[in-house]
Amino acid sequence: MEQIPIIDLNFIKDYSKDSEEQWVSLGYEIRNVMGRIGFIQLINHGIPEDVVNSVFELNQKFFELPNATKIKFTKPNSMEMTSYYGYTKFGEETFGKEFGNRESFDWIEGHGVYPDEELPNFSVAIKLFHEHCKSVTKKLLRLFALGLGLEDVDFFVKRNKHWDDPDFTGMSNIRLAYYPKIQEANIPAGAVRIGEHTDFITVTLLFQDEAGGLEARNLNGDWIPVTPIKGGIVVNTGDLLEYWTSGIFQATPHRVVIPESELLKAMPRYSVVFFDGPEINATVTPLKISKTEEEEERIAKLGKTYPSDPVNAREHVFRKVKAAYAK
Ligand SMILES: O=C(O)CCC(=O)C(=O)O
Ligand SMILES: [Fe+2]
Repeated sequence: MEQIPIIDLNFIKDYSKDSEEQWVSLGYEIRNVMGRIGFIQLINHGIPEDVVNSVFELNQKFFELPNATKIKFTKPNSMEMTSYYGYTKFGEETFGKEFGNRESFDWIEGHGVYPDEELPNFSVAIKLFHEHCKSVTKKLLRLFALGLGLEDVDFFVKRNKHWDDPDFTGMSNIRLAYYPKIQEANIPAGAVRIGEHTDFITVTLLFQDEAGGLEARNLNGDWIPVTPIKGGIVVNTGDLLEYWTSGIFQATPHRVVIPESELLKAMPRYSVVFFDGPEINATVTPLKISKTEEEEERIAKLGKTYPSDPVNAREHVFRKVKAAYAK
């Protein structure tokens, strides 16, 4: 069975001090994997375990709150990036054959009202986690730039203007997702916890618990399990980056299926996801990067073609958001 490649960031700490060679060779490796599978598992990424655990605790506690309380935090408007925060109830956002087994809660820096009264420490813990996610993402964005041979190692980092300037609004958000335990009687045939989809923006950091069920579709159309690694982060790339790189980085379809084991079915599943993207008004112009022969072949086999026109980041992403909420 094909495995999702593991990428070790042990020697990737500080670009200005580390060996340039290490960064460049890892950058090439990531470029290759992201074009073939679009998923990696990161280890030795430097985010302390307790920082991640405290966000998982909030995840659990938030969804245990009474409905009347959760509803107070309902997402004000899913169609606007600046109000893409808050609670999404069962069945409101769906991909494919879902049966209303997931609730989620989104957080964006500088926007929204959060349950600090009900869950003291909520904002503090999420902000700390966010800082760590940003620093891992910054490393990844530099590795992407190096792998693509861009002259400016900070090419993608600089498009995240909202990271350093509060006058800009970003697309980055943190999502807490909860999938209740499965009650056999309620499952329609072929149903999944989250249906097949690709992520919308640039790069996703996904923290999953032990429940399993996450799968990525490889180029042959086979579903590959993304088996939980304790302390690891699943990383995948999204549609906007695929557009930006004309397919050198692929946005790989993925889903979460219902576990077969009775033991796992009886357990809820929690995940915490950080989606990164540029500031909302960034213009994304496909980069002119020569592809390797292998990349050309791969893309041709997929039957994909890519336009060379610039797109507005927000418009590109919101086409997909609309589709997910419109059903
Ligand atoms: O919960 C998961 O593991 C997957 C979530 C996901 O793919 C998403 O929210 O885009
Ligand atoms: Fe996803």
